[in-house]
Amino acid sequence: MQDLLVRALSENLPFVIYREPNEVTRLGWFQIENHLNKVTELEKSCFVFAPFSGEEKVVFYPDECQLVQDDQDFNVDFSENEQSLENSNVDKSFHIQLVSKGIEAIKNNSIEKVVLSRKEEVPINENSYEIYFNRFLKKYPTAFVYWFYHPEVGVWMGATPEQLVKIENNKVQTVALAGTMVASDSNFKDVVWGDKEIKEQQIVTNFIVDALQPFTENLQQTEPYAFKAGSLIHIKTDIQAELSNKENDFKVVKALHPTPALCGFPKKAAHDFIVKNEGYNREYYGGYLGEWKFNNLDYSDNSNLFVNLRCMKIEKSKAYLFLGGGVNKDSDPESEYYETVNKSKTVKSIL
Ligand SMILES: C=C(O[C@@H]1C=C(C(=O)O)C=C[C@H]1O)C(=O)O
Repeated sequence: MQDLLVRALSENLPFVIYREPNEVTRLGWFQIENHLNKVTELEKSCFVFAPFSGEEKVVFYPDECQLVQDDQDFNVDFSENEQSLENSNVDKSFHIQLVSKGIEAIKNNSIEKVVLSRKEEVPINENSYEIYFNRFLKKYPTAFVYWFYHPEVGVWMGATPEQLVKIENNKVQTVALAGTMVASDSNFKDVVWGDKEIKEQQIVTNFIVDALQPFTENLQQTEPYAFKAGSLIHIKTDIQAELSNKENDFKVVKALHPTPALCGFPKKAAHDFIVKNEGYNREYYGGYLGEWKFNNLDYSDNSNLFVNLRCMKIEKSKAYLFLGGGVNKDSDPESEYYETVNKSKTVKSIL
């Protein structure tokens, strides 16, 4: 893996390295040439990197890549990481106004929930990308950790706690993840959630159940439970069902993405609100990524996709963090801002 990485970095060749939750093995796809494949439908086996808009997805095809895996343990130095949590460049008042606007739209009945985000610039060391990636791997063993590069797309890296969908032998598994609290020292499973968090997560669960319904049968779901992601906890419901027809796998992805965990409800109205009001382009934040009809470096019918959050885009010595949270009628704009500050910790603690 290391020699391929060194070569890709020095020759600006596209690659992705990733590690699935609770696994040790890092998998790498190193594209042999530097062309860009973009598709609208997912048909063939690939690694997909889809934007929030869901439209043109970047894909790597296995027959155009060198595929490798690496199981070796490694040490990583955390000593020089000291990013401050509150960055003086952040326009706090813009985010507070944005959330206030969202609450107003909800009170006017045009939307029920909207996920509003901001982009924050943080100075980094241009020579330390690999160190950052290794810190992500060590610090977030239960996350899907990735490092993606394409010369026409840029460098993206993250540690996401959220599955979009896993499809395995006709079984579809997904999660409804929403509601955020900072984990305290006491047992996180005993936390008491507020009405605002319970409602915003229930919207995600209801949406997913409805979205799966036309394509699946025998749907089952767990009770909502507290789930730890780094220093945060979220409410999570596990949902699974059986595909009524194998051909429906991509239809399921289209129906799910973007869920109200990253966009809002109803989908179209929330999406329009985001595009009109956030004031920046999310690009691949809130999109999804992972193996499509491919499993652990082999052709397969199985797919395993994750939502792209707790992530950053890197440009030379700058990292851009993407930080969002769900807003509903009970939201408080200032608390929503501090929720994004808490979410920034996931990435800042490895920089
Ligand atoms: C939007 C983000 O996270 C999502 C929104 C959450 C919330 O609204 O509480 C919680 C988990 C994620 O589904 C993000 O981290 O940027």
